[in-house]
Amino acid sequence: MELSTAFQMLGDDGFFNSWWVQLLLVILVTLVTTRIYASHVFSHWHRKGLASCAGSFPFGSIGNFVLQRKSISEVYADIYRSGKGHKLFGYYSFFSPSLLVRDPELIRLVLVKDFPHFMNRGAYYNEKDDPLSAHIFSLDGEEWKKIRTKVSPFYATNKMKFMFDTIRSCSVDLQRFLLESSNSCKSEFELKGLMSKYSINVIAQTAIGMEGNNFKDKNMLSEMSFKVTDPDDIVQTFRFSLPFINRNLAALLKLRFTPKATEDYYMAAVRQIIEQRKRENVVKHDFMHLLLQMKGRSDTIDKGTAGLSVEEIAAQTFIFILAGHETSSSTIAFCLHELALDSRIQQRLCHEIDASGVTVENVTFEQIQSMEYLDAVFQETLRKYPPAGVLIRECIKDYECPDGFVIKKGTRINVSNYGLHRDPHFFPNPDKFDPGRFDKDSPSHPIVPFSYLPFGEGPRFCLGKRFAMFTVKLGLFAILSKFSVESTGKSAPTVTFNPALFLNSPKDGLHIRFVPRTVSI
Ligand code: HEM
Repeated sequence: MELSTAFQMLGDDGFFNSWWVQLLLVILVTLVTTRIYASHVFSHWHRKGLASCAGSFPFGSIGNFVLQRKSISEVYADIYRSGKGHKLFGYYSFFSPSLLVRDPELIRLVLVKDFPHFMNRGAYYNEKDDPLSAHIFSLDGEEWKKIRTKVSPFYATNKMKFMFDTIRSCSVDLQRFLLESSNSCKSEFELKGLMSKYSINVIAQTAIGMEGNNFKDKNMLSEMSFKVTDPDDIVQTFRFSLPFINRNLAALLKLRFTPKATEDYYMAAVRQIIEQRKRENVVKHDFMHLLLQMKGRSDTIDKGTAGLSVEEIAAQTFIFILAGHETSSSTIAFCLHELALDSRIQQRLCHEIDASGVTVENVTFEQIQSMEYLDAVFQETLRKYPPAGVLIRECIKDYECPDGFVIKKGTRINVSNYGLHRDPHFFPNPDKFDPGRFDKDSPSHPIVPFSYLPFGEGPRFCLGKRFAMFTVKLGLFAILSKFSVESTGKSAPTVTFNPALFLNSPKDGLHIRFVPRTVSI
């Protein structure tokens, strides 16, 4: 019997008319088309002659992050490791062919020398419906330039000296809280939670002049910040991360970065602060004041002129809180965890603090800056645990690499600073916490330029670098001048990052015991 006759017979019996056969056919056709499309997309770099890691439907090469099996830093470090031997390595972010720059010299070109080709982060933001998403970290092109130029003076040395007093007074509060706790026999703490309270104190005062977290009560700003990054809220985790991972998909889904309730709370708080400062002619030396001065004390939305709109002020102070709070608190937590594991390093640091001959109440900007071992410990903490473990850029005009390969406009570019920091080629014995790597006089090994990037590099490097440095160093000074730290045995020596968070944070917390020290100062 001929095939056509067989089909005809089946058709006559109503075989193709039955709903389940039609459904089966639709599924079959969809599967085959998807497979053909996926194998076309995921062979993009092979067709371009570039080595790449495999992509699979539907998450490309970053499935372990999307499925919350690994943190984003670890996923990019895995891609970095699979690209060993290649300067530029392809991967897939969902269906988008993207690139990881592995070679320090090429990283320099991308981040610094040829920055105009890679000025954007290519993140999704929606100024109109989600105003708090339009912050400096995500803004592109001229919008970014305008804000960066305006807010940069706030981070200048003369401003930092003023900020120093505010940060120091928060570190005095932290020390007082620990002393009081110790007097009432409470010596064990979960570090990330405790340090979040300290860092939110610092940020709340310096960003918007809000005072008064006594380390015991809930802090509204901290709650608000937590809601944006809540690791137990899978939907919010996705909303927070996707805009940085795949702009097109985030735009298609019209994702909100900020939960609506958080936006309403924060916008109302900012309006209230602005009105109160105008009404009572309040002058505070905080970030809000600087932005208000730019605004020219007008309520009009004056885009394109010298001023900033209320929404812009809210967005820029909001990222100050988000970017500053999580990163600094994790850094102190990671550092104390390492110090508790290595008494030799801890003793040397305590010795340097004691030798300064001053208490935290009167330590000066210059004294903190001159403490070399404190600096080495700070740098090594950021080497082993960079809070932001992947740098993000977008190619905005075609770029020819030194070897002739052309990166096309619109391609997403990443640098895995976490991968570099844990690469034994650049940092021998990378899992060892060794501040000697950053010893000013005789480092244990040379640091290859652009292999160490905890704050990024180039015109888009971290604006809060020095601010973070003083927050962390003063926090450590306040603690270690009165306490030594011991492991409680509750936390494993090897830290696991929380896979639900975009920034590196310890998964199950880090538990530490604070033991009072007898010092003569
Ligand atoms: C230990 C603490 C911190 C670390 C490790 C850190 C790290 C980073 C990194 C890696 C970037 C991306 C840089 C790049 O792409 O080249 C960044 C950007 C940024 N950081 Fe930080 N940061 C920290 C603290 C802070 C603080 C305290 C603030 C604010 C007070 C802050 C504000 C910002 C801003 C505004 C940007 C975006 C800059 C731009 O796109 O122009 N950061 N940070």
